[in-house]
Amino acid sequence: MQWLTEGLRQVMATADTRAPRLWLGLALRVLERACAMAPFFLGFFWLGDPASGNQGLAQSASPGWLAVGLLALLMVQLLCSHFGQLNTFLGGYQLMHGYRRSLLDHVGRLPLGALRRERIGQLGERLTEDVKRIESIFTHVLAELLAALSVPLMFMLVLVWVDWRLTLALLVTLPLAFAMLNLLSGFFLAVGRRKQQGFLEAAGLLVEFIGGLRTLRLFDRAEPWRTRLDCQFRAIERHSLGVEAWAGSAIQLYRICIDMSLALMLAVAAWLAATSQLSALSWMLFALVANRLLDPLLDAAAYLSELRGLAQAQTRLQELMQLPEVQEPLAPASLHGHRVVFRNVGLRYPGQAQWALQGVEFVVEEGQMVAIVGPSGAGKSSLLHLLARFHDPQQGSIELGGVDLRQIRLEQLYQQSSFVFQDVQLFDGSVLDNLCLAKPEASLEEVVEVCRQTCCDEFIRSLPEGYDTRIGENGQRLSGGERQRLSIARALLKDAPILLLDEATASVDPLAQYEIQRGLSQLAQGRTLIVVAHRLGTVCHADLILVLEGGCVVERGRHEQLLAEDGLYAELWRRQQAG
Ligand SMILES: Nc1ncnc2c1ncn2[C@@H]1O[C@H](COP(=O)(O)OP(=O)(O)OP(=O)(O)O)[C@@H](O)[C@H]1O
Repeated sequence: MQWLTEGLRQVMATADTRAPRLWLGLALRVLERACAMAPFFLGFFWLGDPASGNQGLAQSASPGWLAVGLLALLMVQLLCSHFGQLNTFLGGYQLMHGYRRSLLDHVGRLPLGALRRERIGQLGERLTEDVKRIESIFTHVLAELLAALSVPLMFMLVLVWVDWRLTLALLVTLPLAFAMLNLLSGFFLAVGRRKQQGFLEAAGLLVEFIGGLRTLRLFDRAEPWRTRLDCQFRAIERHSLGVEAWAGSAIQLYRICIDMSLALMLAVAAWLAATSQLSALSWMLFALVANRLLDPLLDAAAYLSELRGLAQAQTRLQELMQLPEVQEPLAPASLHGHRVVFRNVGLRYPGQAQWALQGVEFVVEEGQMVAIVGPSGAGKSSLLHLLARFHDPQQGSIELGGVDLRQIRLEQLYQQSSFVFQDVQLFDGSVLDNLCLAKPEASLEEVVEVCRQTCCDEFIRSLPEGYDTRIGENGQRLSGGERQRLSIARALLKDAPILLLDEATASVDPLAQYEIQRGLSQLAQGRTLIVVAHRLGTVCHADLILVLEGGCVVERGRHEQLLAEDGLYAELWRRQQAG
């Protein structure tokens, strides 16, 4: 049972709420069950049984008191049931609200690079289905389990006092029943884990399948993917049957043990009665309550399987909680300008033998434009991702305004810088909503002005509802070039002193590219600009061009200087001019 207490403890430690109503609710539910059982014992003590030393309350109190006692028990039971359920639900949902909030806070503080490694479908499944599984434990199962275990134990003590021999007969097979249940639930747990893994795999595959359906269809690969999914669904079916089989057989064996204990109690009672050692009243009490005490234990056995599910879900969420968060200082740093300095920076992605970047050193003075060029896979995007703290470098350091990036709060860093990445992210809202994400307080005139300068205004006005047109999930109702122009406009609207652009104009036609470039040059005046570019023509006026190859800076200088050196840059330039 340590896995259970540990799982519950972890959920409560993770949640940022304490939910005392849950504990009150659980206590009331236990009391409710005890009240349901108590009338049998009240009747027994009322009537009295001289054989077991019980004189009987009926001797000294009027029958009216029995009626009052029974009525009081009924009332307490009803009240406990109502307030117990109310508080368990309220407390349970409150606790889970806190748990969800903590999980989301944690995911929000994960390095963006770590999030990109997660399969979106699996992450979504964990954050929704696993959390729902844990929630049902707190709101429904825990109270039942506590009552099912504690109430029989409480009354068993009374039964021991009434007749220890019958109680022993009733309990003797229980250890065997629990041992078997424990053994079988080990197998059950393993199949359950495989089933859940199957669900996670299927969720990951499904999201990728739906997201990539266009590509898969165009390459005529949709069918093999459907076959993969079908295999996954078949595996889930197989594991689900396994879960049912193990859970079913565990419960059946448990039930047989319990039935054996009833038969044993009957045999012991027969022997005691034959030797005149058992009073009719004691026997009646045992006959009435034996099943009522053992059945909840059977229910508890069934809940145990659900609780195993909690343990598995909690383990998966705990793994997520253990991913290291971005380390941030508590107080904002005081930056001295916006000079960017890379000092001997080295980056190696987790699980990779090769360094993606090595020994990278350069300085970008405030207000300068620096271009990063080089062949595909040279490390250009990685360098920009370091500035956005997707990852931290394993070697060297990066400074902004004289402060190490790790000593700057993310909030502060993102206030100082604006990013346009290769993979544009837009949201299912209006064009205006998407633009104002960068600056919620921006006026419409301000937005329109930036859009004009980044060649967006014309196409936005041609949309059915202009700036109020909804653009669909990730802007799917727009063309690639339009999406990219919107993301540039959004970055510029933010009006941050540092602009980081990764292939910003890659999917824009040459004419629009020229126009955007012109707009960018105007808007970028006075800002520090770091641009990753494939088309060298867009950056030949940069103050500094860094040429990357194999993760290292192999050349640096201005356009003319690099052409004169006749190295990799000159070769790339010649190729592009010829093509
Ligand atoms: N998340 C990641 N995990 C592991 N390796 C990565 C990851 N991202 C990039 N890499 C590797 O790091 C190297 C540099 O990649 P990067 O994307 O920075 O190159 P790039 O110069 O921007 O390429 P391109 O011009 O094609 O976009 C490549 O070998 C790439 O395979």
